[in-house]
Amino acid sequence: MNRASQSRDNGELILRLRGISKQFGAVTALEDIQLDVHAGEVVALVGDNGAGKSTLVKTLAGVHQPTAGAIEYLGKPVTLDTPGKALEMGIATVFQDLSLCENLDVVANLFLGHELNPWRLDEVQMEVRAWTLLQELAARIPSVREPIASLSGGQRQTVAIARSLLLDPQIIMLDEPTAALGVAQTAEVLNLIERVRERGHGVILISHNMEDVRAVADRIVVLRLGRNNGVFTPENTHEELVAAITGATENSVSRRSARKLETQGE
Ligand SMILES: Nc1ncnc2c1ncn2[C@@H]1O[C@H](COP(=O)(O)OP(=O)(O)OP(=O)(O)O)[C@@H](O)[C@H]1O
Repeated sequence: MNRASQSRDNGELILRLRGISKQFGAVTALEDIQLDVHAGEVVALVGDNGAGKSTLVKTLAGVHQPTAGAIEYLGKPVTLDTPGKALEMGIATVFQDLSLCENLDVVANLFLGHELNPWRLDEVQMEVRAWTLLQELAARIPSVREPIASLSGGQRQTVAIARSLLLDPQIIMLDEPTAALGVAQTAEVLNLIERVRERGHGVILISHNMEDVRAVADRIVVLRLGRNNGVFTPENTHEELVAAITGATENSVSRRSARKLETQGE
């Protein structure tokens, strides 16, 4: 068993954001964001274009510094100054570009930058470790000696996710992992996300696809115009989710309170 999985209890609060705001000059990308992520749960982050999802993920990945607010990691306040620090702490991100080397095989991509022995590439040990991990994840990769260039989109996504798992993070953030995938490949990636959850990692899933989100998420956090706009579960209806994303709830709520104020004034 590895380092982090030993210290991971399902349900344990790993990450807590309180009042996170981010300004880019005059633009407010995030305002007063609250977010909790527990071990062994998939939290979907959804919202319309410009809602602030990427900014929030980049803030947690150590790319952006918040303008205000606090980040608690395993109960302690932390500063995520750099991507290296976030990763070292146990927050991994699989960005949409996947950052894989097309001409290298699966094993080489999995271990790129963190070879088991920096002085000598232990090919056999790396191959065994690669196979074991991919089998644990029930990943459908024909051969770990296959170059990335010959893999499907779903298989590439699988390799990118598996690579970040080698560092055994507490949290893994997936940026639109099913975008541009066909039905079967999407199903494969969704299965993989379930395996990752079973291993006790906390997963933050950014997606525009409500079907995918409802299929795997335990909680669905809606952002709208840089603010929290409700936390939902797959039991909520599609209409409720869409209303929160588009702001229809906001309008009906504000209309309702406006009516209330009017009647109180009478
Ligand atoms: N580096 C930046 N400089 C200035 N403004 C930025 C920067 N990054 C993001 N923004 C602004 O912050 C807001 C939130 O953008 P963000 O990319 O986080 O949204 P998103 O929910 O990820 O959208 P999408 O689904 O289109 O990727 C937008 O108004 C965007 O223009």
